[in-house]
Amino acid sequence: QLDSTRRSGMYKPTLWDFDRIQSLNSVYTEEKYSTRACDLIQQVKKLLEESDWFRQLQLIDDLQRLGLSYRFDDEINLILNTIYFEKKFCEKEMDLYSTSLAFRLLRQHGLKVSQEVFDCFKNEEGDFEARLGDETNGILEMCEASFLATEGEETLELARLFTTNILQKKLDDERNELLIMDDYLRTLIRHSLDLPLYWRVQRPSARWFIEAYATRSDMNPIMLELAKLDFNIVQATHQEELKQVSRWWKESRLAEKLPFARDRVVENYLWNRGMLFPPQYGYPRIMNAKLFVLITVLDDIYDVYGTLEETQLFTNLITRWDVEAIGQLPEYMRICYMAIDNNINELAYEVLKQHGLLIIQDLRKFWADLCVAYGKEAEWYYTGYKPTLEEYLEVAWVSISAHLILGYMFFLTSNPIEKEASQSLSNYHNIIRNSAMVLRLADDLGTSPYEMQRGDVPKAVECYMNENGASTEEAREYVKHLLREVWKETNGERFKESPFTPSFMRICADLGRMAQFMYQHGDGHGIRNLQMEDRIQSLIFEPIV
Ligand SMILES: CC1(C)[C@@H]2CC[C@@]1(C)[C@@H](OP(=O)([O-])OP(=O)([O-])[O-])C2
Ligand SMILES: [Mg+2]
Ligand SMILES: [Mg+2]
Ligand SMILES: [Mg+2]
Ligand SMILES: [Mg+2]
Ligand SMILES: [Mg+2]
Repeated sequence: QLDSTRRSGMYKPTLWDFDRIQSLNSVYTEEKYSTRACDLIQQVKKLLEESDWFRQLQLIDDLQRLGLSYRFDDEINLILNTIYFEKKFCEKEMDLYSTSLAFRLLRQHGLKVSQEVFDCFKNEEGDFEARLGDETNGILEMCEASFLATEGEETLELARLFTTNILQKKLDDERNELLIMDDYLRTLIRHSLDLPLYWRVQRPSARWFIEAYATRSDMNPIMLELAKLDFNIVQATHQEELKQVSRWWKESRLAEKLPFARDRVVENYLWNRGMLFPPQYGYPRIMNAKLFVLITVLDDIYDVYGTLEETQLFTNLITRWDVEAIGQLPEYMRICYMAIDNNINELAYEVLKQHGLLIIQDLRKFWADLCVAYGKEAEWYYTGYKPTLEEYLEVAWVSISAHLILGYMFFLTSNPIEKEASQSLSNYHNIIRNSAMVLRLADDLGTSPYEMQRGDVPKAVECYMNENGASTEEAREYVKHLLREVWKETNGERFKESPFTPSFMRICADLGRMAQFMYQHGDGHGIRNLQMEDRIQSLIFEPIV
């Protein structure tokens, strides 16, 4: 029987129970909707072909914001490469808006446009001309572009500071009625200051943008209809997948056996829907949602319920993978261990069947490394040791479980599975570590207030405070600075030779983006908040009308 004298996560029960999830059904699974969507896609392709190169850039920007760009990968690829290699946008004297838009879209696509394209907007002292502040669209676009910076690109760092100040001032002036802006522009500015476009996962933001796009005078009705239709068709697919994960979760009886753990099957599915949304990736999303559920439970065993002795026993067993020793584990740990072992075998079986590769040892290593990191944190907590920020991050980039999440995603989405890439994966290549660091820092910003309340190891914010005698606000600002620096490293990796495919590199970046989405308003996963509930309702449960 579970021991009530132990810590509790004070987690509320799940908001969406089994019956609510199983009752989901959507008309958008019907054939006529995907037929209409195909017809609209053809019309948009024609529109792209007929437009001049700058109009094409604007259409690509809108398609991305509408969450539709994945339907036009080939067309967008051809357009952006043509513009880049034919140096189209160096042809004419371009204004700030055009330069910034081209810069962002080409860099996002892995085409390294030099930051010097912004030099023509500087004065003799090397600062940006103050008069630029009147071009609100240009300033906003330049702000978005500045987040494509790689390490050491001072002009882009200058651009970020220059534009952020101007945009913040415009919002303040508006509040003091010194300035009137239209709703659409004001909302774009607020979104950009909240979380830059480049750091947002495309799909969740699309729902909001579709409604905003509908109000625009230059809105294209074909693109609007397609955006709504595609959103609803894909949502219908995702609802079916969520029902499968929910059935698995109920049959596992883990929520009942381990009631101290977070019961968050919808949120765990949402993480994967954001990371990988094209409809054809159903099996990877389902497998990884199960993984997230197991990680969440195991994390709560180490962070909340397990004693130091019990967690050390579990870590030793997992590192040896000694199935016979399972009898030594307390009852509540046995079922968790078996669930993990089954999950590993399910994925390893799938990969053996599909690719003839045996990956059990790879997967066990990911889990073992996670438990060693969890064990270190538990030891620090129980001994009261306060790690320096550096000591903490060296362990916590592993304990956030990104290497395991991306390890599964690699084996689930790579075809073929390249030997060299598998090796880089197991050695935790920089793009794995960078994605893990974004996830860790965003998670700590979002969850550490609650974690400290119930008792947990000091997190990034607390480590910085302990080490520097800093206030919470200063520590949070420093962690946000670290986040920006990690993104610059991630951006740099995009332009280097990599053993991984661009689509896997994007999944790695999107894991970090999902963290910034989930924790944008505090802990959207464990404690939950109204914003996250609304977001889940609109993303998963309600079609766009
Ligand atoms: C999916 C996850 C990112 C992983 C398991 C649940 C999470 C939301 C997070 O939970 P948290 O308790 O905040 O992790 P940590 O701070 O204990 O490492 C760690
Ligand atoms: Mg529970
Ligand atoms: Mg935790
Ligand atoms: Mg933890
Ligand atoms: Mg946390
Ligand atoms: Mg580094």
